[in-house]
Amino acid sequence: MIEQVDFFQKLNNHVQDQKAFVVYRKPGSNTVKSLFQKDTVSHKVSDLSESGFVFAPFNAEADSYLIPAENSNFFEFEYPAASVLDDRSNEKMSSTIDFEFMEKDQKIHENLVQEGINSIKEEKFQKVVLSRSERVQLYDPDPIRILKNLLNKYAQAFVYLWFHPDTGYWLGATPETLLNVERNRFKTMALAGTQMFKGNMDVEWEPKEVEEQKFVTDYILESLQKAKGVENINATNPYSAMAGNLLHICTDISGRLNSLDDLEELVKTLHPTPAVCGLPKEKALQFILKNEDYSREFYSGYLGELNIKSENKRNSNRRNQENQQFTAISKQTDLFVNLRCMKLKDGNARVYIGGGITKDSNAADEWMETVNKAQTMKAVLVK
Ligand SMILES: C=C(O[C@H]1C=CC=C(C(=O)O)[C@@H]1O)C(=O)O
Repeated sequence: MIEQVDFFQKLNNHVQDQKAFVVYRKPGSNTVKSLFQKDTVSHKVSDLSESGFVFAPFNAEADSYLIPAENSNFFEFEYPAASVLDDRSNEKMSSTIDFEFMEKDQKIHENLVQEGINSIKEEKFQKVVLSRSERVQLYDPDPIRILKNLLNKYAQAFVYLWFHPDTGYWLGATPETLLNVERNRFKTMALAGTQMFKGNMDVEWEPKEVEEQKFVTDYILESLQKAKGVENINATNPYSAMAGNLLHICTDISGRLNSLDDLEELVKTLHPTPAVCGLPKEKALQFILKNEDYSREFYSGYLGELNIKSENKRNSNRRNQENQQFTAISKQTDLFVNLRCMKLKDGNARVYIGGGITKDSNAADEWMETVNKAQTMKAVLVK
């Protein structure tokens, strides 16, 4: 642990050197962690057996970047997460949405969504997630200031600032876990459905959204059952999960992974998730690649700790050896889907937003949903 002021001093110096780094805080944690790459080499992931912090794009064919553990300095410091109550200030955000009329963008997005609905009605696939990006002019483009705003505002999200000379600056506050692996246990989640958070977690969900989230859960469970080295799969009941100014329906899924050799296959099974791609995966993916008129790049990709060594102090259970402790060293993987994110470029932020389309979707409502989701990022860009 180091002092917060010392950390930001080190970060400022590292930024001057234009070397890769990442600063992040896991959901609900008070500790901000970071990796500062020591060299200027561009490291790529080959088979997920590497150790470090991974930053992967939506398109699984494109390069995934790595800040390698063995080539980095690790720093961490205490940065207490804002209380859940603070997240309630987001309630006000709905009334402060800037309805500058982006009529052209609205038309393009509604046409895209309508194409998606038509294809679903023609039974080409069941669900597709369609997205767009929006440029926001920054009054102050300092990525460290934006990171601090994200850390203050989003206690329950995975908050990060990533920099790599090849990708530039990316920031985000995502609610979606792709995969957590500790020893031989893994966790993932099925996320779908969106409504504005209005200060109450005990909300009603429309049957359309309950049904959509159930499809997502069933699909993930089915895919996991077919995956190599995966056993003992369990799922919780669905519950409402808060994500900034929004609520989603979430089911936690867990299981046993027999060997870390099967990690790559498990990630391939899960990415891209039905929360960012659709069902069935391959058909929805082809529709997205053909019809979205921009490149998602790292939006709806994944990022996080890959095979990072962690020390667990545990009490020995053996009789007559009370209070004896031993330290177990294991590898930890904690990956998140890159949602509610933005890229900084030339004094602007490009904010990325999307939504799940099913046969019952309405194009105008889907446009409004992306407007609401964009607020998660825009709220940290204002003075
Ligand atoms: C694709 C996004 O959100 C996903 C995650 C949760 C709920 C979603 C929805 O209700 O459509 C989306 O699937 C995004 O924020 O860009």
